Amino acid sequence: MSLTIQHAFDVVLNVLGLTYQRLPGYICYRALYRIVLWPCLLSPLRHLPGPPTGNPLIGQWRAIVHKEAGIPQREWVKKYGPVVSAVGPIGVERLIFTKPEALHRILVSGWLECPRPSFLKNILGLVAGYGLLTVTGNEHKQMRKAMNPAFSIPNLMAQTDMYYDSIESLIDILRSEVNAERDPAKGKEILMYDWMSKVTLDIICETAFGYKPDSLHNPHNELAEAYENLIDLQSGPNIARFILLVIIPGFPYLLASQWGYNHRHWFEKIPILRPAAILMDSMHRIKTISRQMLAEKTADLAVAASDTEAKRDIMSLLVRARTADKGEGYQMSDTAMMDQVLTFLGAGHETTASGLAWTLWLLANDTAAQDKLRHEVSAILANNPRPDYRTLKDLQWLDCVVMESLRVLPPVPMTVRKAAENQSIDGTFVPKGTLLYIPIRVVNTWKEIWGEDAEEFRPERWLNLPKEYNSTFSLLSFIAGPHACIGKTMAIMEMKAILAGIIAKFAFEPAYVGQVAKPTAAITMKPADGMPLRVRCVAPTPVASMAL
Ligand code: HEM
Repeated sequence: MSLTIQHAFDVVLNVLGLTYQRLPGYICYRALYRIVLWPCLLSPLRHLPGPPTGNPLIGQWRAIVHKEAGIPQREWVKKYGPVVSAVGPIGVERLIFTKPEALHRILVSGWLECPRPSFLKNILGLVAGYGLLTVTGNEHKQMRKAMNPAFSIPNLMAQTDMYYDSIESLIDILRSEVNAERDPAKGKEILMYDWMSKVTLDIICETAFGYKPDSLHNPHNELAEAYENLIDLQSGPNIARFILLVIIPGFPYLLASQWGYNHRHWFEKIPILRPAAILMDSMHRIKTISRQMLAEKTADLAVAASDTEAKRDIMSLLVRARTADKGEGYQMSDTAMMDQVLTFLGAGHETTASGLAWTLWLLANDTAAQDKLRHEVSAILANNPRPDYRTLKDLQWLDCVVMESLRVLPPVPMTVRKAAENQSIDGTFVPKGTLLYIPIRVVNTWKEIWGEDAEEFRPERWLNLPKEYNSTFSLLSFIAGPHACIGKTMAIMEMKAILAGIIAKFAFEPAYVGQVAKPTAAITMKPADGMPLRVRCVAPTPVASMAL
């Protein structure tokens, strides 16, 4: 074994034209070149405006990971303009483009030359499955084509009713929490993110797989628990350790392998590798459940007598489409189908929960907007407690509130791409290997588009959009182009149904004087403190006042 490694090493040295004696010098030279010579003296990007490199080993890393997600980048754009160059750890350059022309090139016309970088694909693959979020090019086109019908408007319309059992359970739980207080009129401080996370998990499981974890009543449900552990890896001190692990070449494959799972107890013994053991255990549990779900869907298909009897959840639709296709078109394998379970959970659950928690926070701080929303939704819910897709879509103020919340506090504040080759982006030469920020929060609150009050929550702006507004590139919360969020309409509808239900029954206020929002700096931006809010039950609005 050691002879083979020695031999492989000799071959590598030979290819590099090196000897053992020259190896340390070569490593020093490469490090010096990467960290100092290239970014400071040679790179064509060194003349672009941007923050100073600072410590050459870590560059702007501290600002990027320790400050609120998207905020350092917003400050740079304010200071240096619409194209910013910033150096990260070990001299890796990253560019920020904010103009629609540049974003069109990166996300739409040149999407194949600007793929997701492999470290992002590795993180996403491990926590959100090797599905749509990790594939590119032709494989992505085929997979997306196979999945699009499941996210079509007719299917979403048919699914809306599936939200309401969970929403009604949530309302009952919140009401009993408040009523259990000695003085219910004063309300109760409740961690709203936690409840938003449970209700969205129950809804995504039901709409995506027809599975009912009922995490609202049963926090120890196996899937809910396994997934919770996976999420914890992406926040707090774990995120840095997690990134360090996935950038080690070959490590993501080890983590995803059966061998890794069988030997996970080795990893538990070493503190730095402990997140790897948790990850392998959670993934194994989720995979076991998804295998059972797939087997059930396939069996259901054999017994469903008619189309109307057939299940409407996304996985059932995918299984039916695969069978109907009779092997003529693109066939999603069983493994790919199981990976979608993790993708829907990873991409569709925490994002929607964070979007809802931020909306409640913004409404808690804007009583007028909250009262207006309660007035609008109560009038509808009084006659129809389970509004359908069209009714929810037509609620104008609800739409303004949701869009404005997704604009100022986007659940995904930033994503990244990598220049796969030398190219020109909106007149700027971008060398191969440069990281490209997709600055979602920066663009969403850019004063050049949204005006001087761009950073403020003002739902009424959606009634009269600024003339600079571009429907594709001014609100990037779901990004744009072939990789744009496939679940956008589903997420918006789900947020609307949940908000309408709870705003009609409860009033929300900050939990204490001086409370500030505490967004995490992770892949998704969720409230680090679980979003405590004071919740009070509201009396039903008299029918006469609704008619006004
Ligand atoms: C408020 C809620 C949501 C937000 C803010 C959001 C945001 C995003 C963003 C920014 C991306 C692009 C990521 C990147 O390319 O780096 C994305 C992709 C994706 N999202 Fe969402 N998402 C939400 C809800 C959902 C839901 C409910 C689902 C599915 C059930 C979903 C499924 C996906 C998938 C599969 C992709 C990958 C698309 C592709 O590459 O073709 N998302 N989402």
